[in-house]
Amino acid sequence: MSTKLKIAIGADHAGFAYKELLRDFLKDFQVQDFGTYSPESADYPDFAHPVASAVENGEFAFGILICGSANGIAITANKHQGIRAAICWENEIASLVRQHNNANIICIPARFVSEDLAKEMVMTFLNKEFEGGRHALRVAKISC
Ligand SMILES: O=C(CO)[C@H](O)[C@H](O)[C@H](O)COP(=O)(O)O
Repeated sequence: MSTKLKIAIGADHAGFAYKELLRDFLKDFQVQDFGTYSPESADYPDFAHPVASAVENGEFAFGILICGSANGIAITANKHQGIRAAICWENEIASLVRQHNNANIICIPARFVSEDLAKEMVMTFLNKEFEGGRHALRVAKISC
């Protein structure tokens, strides 16, 4: 049995190329690809819901979702009770969404960040820890 951290990844057509890149980049993790599987036009909820469900039910530790602006996937994923999906466009944001928000899905806007920045943000997201304390009280207030 693998002890590698399990990551669920998904994207629409706008994020397809970045998904392929990131999936291959994350060799030290157990990554499951939830599609899309081609650059043909596709609807982001068809990939954001399965990735969010897979994280919500505990099968995967974290999710990575990618679309053009990251808004469609983030809006969709955040419909799930146990999900805190965060749009990241700078490396420090990727750090803060783990440390302060305990985000469990990183949402990447492929049309607005470089491939290198996407890789850097994913590694930051996966390596930072939630700080708890005052942030835990705030995160607990999110659910309604
Ligand atoms: O859903 C989005 C915006 O909230 C994503 O950015 C999509 O990738 C984008 O809308 C896709 O646009 P396209 O014109 O169909 O390529």
